[in-house]
Amino acid sequence: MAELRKIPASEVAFHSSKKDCWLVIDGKVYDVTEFLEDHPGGEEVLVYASGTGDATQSFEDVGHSSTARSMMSSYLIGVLDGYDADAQAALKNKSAASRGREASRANLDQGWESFTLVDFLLPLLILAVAVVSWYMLTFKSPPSED
Ligand code: HEM
Repeated sequence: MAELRKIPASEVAFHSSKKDCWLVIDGKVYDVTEFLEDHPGGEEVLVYASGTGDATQSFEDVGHSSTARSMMSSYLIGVLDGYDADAQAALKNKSAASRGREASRANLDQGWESFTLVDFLLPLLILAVAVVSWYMLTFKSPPSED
């Protein structure tokens, strides 16, 4: 396969309209102008994502199918100049890890919020019933037969 053209971000920035729309996804540059009308998610989102300079996150957030991913190669026109795939992967892993931490912290907070009075009283009630039963059985023995 021929080496892909290296396209500077400044050039990509010129192509973010309905008549001329390029997208950067994972450091690759796609010319989706012809695809705008056919995109199942609508053309507006593509033009908007194009204007942000990097559509990777929005593309991934949608959870595109493998069919969508295999379509991409027909629109590939080059790679983003200066794109560091390793640095981006590290960044992605880092943010995924911190998102995980945030989520578990949120769960913890939510756990405390949903702790109601019943959660306190029920164990106390069970303990009280147990103590009273033990007391009755131990000290209040039934009257003897004789
Ligand atoms: C070359 C790039 C892209 C291609 C080839 C593509 C292709 C597709 C395809 C085939 C679908 C139908 C559902 C599926 O098969 O997953 C779809 C849906 C969609 N896409 Fe894209 N897409 C691209 C980029 C983007 C970007 C950058 C965004 C976000 C800004 C986006 C947003 C959406 C949305 C919102 C849907 C609708 C999802 C739904 O209603 O279930 N797409 N796309």
